[in-house]
Amino acid sequence: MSDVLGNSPVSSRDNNVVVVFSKGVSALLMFIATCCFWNLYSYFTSPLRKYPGPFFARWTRLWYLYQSWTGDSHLELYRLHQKHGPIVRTGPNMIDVDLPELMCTIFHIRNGWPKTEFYHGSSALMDDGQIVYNLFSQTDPKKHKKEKGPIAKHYSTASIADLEPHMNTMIEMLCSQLETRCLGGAEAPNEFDLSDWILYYAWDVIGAVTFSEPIGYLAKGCDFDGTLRNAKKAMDYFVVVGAMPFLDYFFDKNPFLRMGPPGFNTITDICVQRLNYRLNDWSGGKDSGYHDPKTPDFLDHFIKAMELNPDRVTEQQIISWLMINMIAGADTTASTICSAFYHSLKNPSVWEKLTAEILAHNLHTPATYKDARALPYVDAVIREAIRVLPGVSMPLKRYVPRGGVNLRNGDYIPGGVVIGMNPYITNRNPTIYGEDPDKFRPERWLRDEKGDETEEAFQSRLKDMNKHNLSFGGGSRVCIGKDMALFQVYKVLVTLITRFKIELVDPKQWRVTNSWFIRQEGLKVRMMKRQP
Ligand code: HEM
Repeated sequence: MSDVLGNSPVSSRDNNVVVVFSKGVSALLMFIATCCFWNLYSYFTSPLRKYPGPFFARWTRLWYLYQSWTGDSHLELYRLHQKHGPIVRTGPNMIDVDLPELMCTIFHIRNGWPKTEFYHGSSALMDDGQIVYNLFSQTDPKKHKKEKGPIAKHYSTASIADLEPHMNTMIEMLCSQLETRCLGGAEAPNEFDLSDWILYYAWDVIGAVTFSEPIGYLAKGCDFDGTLRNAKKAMDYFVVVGAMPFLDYFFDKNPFLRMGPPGFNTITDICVQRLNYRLNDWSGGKDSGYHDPKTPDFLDHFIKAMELNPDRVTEQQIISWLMINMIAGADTTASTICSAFYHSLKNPSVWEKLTAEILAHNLHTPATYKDARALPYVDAVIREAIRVLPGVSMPLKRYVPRGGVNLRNGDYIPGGVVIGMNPYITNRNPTIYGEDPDKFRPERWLRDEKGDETEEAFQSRLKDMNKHNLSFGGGSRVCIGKDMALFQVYKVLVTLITRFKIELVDPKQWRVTNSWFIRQEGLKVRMMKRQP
């Protein structure tokens, strides 16, 4: 009730509200003050304080998160390295380094430094509310070894050679689809985006070698089940939450309200279905595709691994292996093939030499890997395409182990600091790759005969370039699918050039997005069948 002056008497309930409110405000102010103090304290005492880098990166990982989101993070990082030198501060507890001498230590074959939680977000499987880490995202070295052990040999050059018939079937299908859907006559040649078809090819090859069944993108000529679109979204998500891994628990792995990317449901379904068919009744006609037990695929190998190691290999482990083949193997390979086509087409003298070498050999197509690999200029073009635009162009992040590390310049970096090395940056180190690292110049992989380079000097230069090439990672965490990727790249490049005349329509339409993997779009070409 109001008093005579119209003022409301203040009730004890109102009093309580005021007290609670002011306590809340004080707590909030205390919290903010503590954060500010902690930030200032960390800033001034950080062992990374002396390293240059963007102002915001010193204070918060949000700077890195934002860069990851832009799709151009490799360009920004390269700009920063050119401005500041080999060590750039990219986060409160993180530096990015371009120090070739440190590569073998970080990516050591036995004592490689541990991966950070950055990789955890890329785990697409959940079991009983628990994240199932895969071969790529597993950060515990012991568990990683246990997971890799039973299958590593199936990714060796010799084992991949056994899978060539699967790849040949897909190359034939790619060529016949290009002929019927994309090629115009001599008078009115069609323009189309070759990067779409390369992506369909790469995903179908992975399906073919993994369970003898392409997913169907080549046959249908489109992303008919939305997996490729979803994969793009998932990769965009993985790379952003990787900057602040706890966000993944809030968005994707949130058991109450999932707000993450669409996920790989179609891929998971295919993997589960294929495994069930094969385990339960593979001779009863349920196993579709062209599976022939005489030409084993990865699924055959994985099931065998389970039979040999029943205590170590579960069905869930097989699903995880199958999925990592699909998720890690297709986009990266497609990107490398596109890079080889784009960069050589854009440089007419390179394209001329490449075509001349391939046509001079008049190879039977689909070209065998052995034949394609033996062509020196083809080899140089592919190495250079991988160098200038590696399929993974984000920093490979590792923790400095306990005890820290002494750098060659005398600096000491304590244990627990995150060090990133980005293949896009390290592949441009002029002390390793020459003074023109931004230029697409396949000749750098060949002996400079005009310049009187001796064979011995060339071999030493080549060894140095290969030793410091991080495009497939290194040491115990080196890419398990490297050979599989290379088989596909060499075979398809040589086969397409043997069968078709190809012209780049407009280089300006080519776009690169740095997601978890490098994505290329807009490789607009005209193609015509070569006369037999
Ligand atoms: C040109 C194509 C490819 C590129 C550029 C590429 C690049 C890489 C890189 C840089 C890493 C190391 C990541 C790190 O240490 O942080 C890696 C690891 C890995 N890659 Fe690839 N990759 C390619 C193709 C493939 C294929 C075809 C597969 C599967 C069939 C595959 C499966 C994997 C797996 C499972 C790992 C983790 C290996 C481990 O930690 O033991 N990759 N890849």
